[in-house]
Amino acid sequence: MSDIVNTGALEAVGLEHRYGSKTVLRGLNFTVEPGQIYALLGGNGAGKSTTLGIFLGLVRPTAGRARVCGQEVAADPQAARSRLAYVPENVALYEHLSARENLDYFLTLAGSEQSAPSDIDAALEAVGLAHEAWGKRVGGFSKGMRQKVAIALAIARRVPVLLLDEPTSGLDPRATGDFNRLLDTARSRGVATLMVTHDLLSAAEIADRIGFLAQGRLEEELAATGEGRFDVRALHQRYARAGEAA
Ligand SMILES: Nc1ncnc2c1ncn2[C@@H]1O[C@H](COP(=O)(O)OP(=O)(O)OP(=O)(O)O)[C@@H](O)[C@H]1O
Repeated sequence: MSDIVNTGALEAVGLEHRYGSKTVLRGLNFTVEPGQIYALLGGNGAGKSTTLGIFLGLVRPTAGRARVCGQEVAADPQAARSRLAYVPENVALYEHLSARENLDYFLTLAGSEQSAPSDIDAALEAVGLAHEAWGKRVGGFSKGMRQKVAIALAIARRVPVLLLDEPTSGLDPRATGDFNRLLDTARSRGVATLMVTHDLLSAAEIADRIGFLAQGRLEEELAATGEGRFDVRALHQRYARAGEAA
């Protein structure tokens, strides 16, 4: 197919976006490779949600291209969406169904072949949801448990790309640590993750690259280095400047 090109799992190429006369993205470029976690940081109104919306095919860019596994999103949003899982800030599940039943239901909706119960259990095991919760209604689940169900769905669908919107907001440090371990599991399976966040500490702990978005452009991109990963103090100073600029 002519729309498919060989690139990273997620690619923004010269993305521009205007809402009416307001320019929000001004030539945004970045790539997320398979097995990489990319954290996109920026102050309020920097254009992070707009960027996610473009990758989800909900916002059509004014110029430039967004690609998911080489598929240009605007050319075929459904084909692009079939390759990714989106985890919003608050995961919506069927409250009266159990974790297992939710997975079964969403897998059927996603058009997966008849999903074997063993695949569902393997996905729940992979994300570390406590066994006693598998058969319980999700109505009483915490935000962290809901995220585990959402990531289990991504694992069971075997999608190569994860898009996360503010995944750790409202999580306590322990749940944030659990969530980061989840992302690490997905990374070790080769999943490419783009996470939009204000949580600098969490990004510094788990991301391979951090991009600072300000005034619609990527002002700076930092790569993790070995064990220390990122200099958190320098990141804080950098982030404060991005906040000022936004
Ligand atoms: N549908 C829309 N119509 C008009 N303007 C919009 C629309 N959606 C977003 N904007 C504006 O575009 C700019 C970027 O918004 P966006 O939600 O992408 O930023 P963000 O980085 O996600 O911000 P936050 O951290 O506050 O969620 C903001 O000034 C916002 O007011």
